[in-house]
Amino acid sequence: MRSQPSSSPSAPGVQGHAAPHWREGFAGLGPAFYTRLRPTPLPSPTLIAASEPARQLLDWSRDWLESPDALELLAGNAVPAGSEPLATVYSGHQFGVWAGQLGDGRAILLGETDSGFEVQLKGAGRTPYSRMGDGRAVLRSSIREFLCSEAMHALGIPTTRALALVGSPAPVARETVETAAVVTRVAPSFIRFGHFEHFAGRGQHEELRQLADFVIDRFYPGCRSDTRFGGNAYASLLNAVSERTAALMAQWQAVGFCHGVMNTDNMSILGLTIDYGPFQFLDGFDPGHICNHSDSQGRYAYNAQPNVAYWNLFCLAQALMPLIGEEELALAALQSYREVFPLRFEAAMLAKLGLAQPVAGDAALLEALLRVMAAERIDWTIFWRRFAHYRAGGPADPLDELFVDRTSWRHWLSAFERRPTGADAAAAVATLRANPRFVLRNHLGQQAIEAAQTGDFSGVHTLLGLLEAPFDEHPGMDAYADFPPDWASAIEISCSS
Ligand SMILES: Nc1ncnc2c1ncn2[C@@H]1O[C@H](COP(=O)(O)OP(=O)(O)OP(=O)(O)O)[C@@H](O)[C@H]1O
Ligand SMILES: [Mg+2]
Repeated sequence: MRSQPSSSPSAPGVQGHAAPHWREGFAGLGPAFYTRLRPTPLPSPTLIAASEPARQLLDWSRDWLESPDALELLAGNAVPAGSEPLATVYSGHQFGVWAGQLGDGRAILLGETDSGFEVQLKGAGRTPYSRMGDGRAVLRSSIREFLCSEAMHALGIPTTRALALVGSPAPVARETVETAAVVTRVAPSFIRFGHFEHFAGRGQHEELRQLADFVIDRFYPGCRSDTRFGGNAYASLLNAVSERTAALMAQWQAVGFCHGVMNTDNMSILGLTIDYGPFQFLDGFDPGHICNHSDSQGRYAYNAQPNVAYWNLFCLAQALMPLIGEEELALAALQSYREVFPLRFEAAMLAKLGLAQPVAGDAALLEALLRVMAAERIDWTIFWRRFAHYRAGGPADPLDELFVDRTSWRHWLSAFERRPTGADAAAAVATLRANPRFVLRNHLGQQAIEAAQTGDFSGVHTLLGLLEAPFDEHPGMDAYADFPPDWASAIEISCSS
């Protein structure tokens, strides 16, 4: 039954006042997929930051976004007219182990707007899926999620987006008492592998089919006419998700992004980066780097991510088996991951090297570079940015200076210089667009967080400005593109958020 929300602030619109239309979207799947509920009010909210590109995506007016009505909505204190908020149910494998039912324990979906995007409040209070949790998110982790969502988008990496960050003095207990915040997330869909695992795990095959049909019809319509896989649309879906996931992993690896909690409930069915918890951009290049302090076994280490993604896709395949039917079809659909990931990774790395056309020997050349870099834990982002300047016609000295063992490095550079690059002049200049100057390093986030915890949000705003244009030089902002300070390696980011 459709209930009427009890309070309706003047609604956002292109002109500032026209009410947006909320489409049925995910809610049309029916009550087996979610629980309707309102967000828990957040006392004394403040709008800390908003993303202009995300606002444009929704086509909501800027005036409205800065209005008191908007703040009430973004804080979860009022529900907009036409929205019927809900929390979805999903399950998943956490750290390789079946965890059973999870669900949106602290994220509440306001609905899908006319722009085709879902709007979700993360940290908006308890839901039937909160288990032992308080339904809240702390300011610290919310700043990281807000900034990194928009940073990843600007880097050209598929991701859920963040429209706004709202803070509150409300206390939230973690290792210490912190304060609450809500991030307004935006995505075409927040459906995860875990949504499929949920219905498969319970033998609810009708709901499983309904969900798969919804995802195909909305996001992968080509699966209906795909003649590969014996015309099986569900195998085609698995194939399409495998390809998108492979492309995402290639981008993560190339930019040096470690997710930290690649549980199947944190894997988007659209191949988006989702759930910014203990993530980290590599500082010094350590292939086995573990960014999540809670990940004692290194299951989600940097160099493990591509294989973990395949493992997760295998879980998705198992969940889809009642629909796919034949095991060979599922295996054939998954196979594309093994083909697409290496191709996309090589292409991404060639772009970083400023090379348009692969030639024989490139894979070995790349491997040799990564070995030289790993041996000295060379800073990932700084190396690549300096390399981009070198490829755009600059001197090699700034690169040389990064290495103590210059013999190995020089040996590699000579090999690179011997490689034919004649037709790659344009690619060389484009290298500066393939190697960002600014990424959200842990210590940068930490500095902004510590200031924000004293009420100074300027660091958040400065970082947002840089990360929204990470390939630009931003003269005068060198400190944000510099090596991490010594204390950065002591920052411990865990699942606590
Ligand atoms: N403070 C909390 N209160 C209630 N539930 C929580 C809380 N923290 C995490 N959970 C729930 O625990 C499960 C795993 O949490 P995880 O850290 O992967 O997700 P999350 O950061 O809460 O959200 P998302 O994946 O939507 O970004 C999810 O079901 C999540 O909703
Ligand atoms: Mg999660």
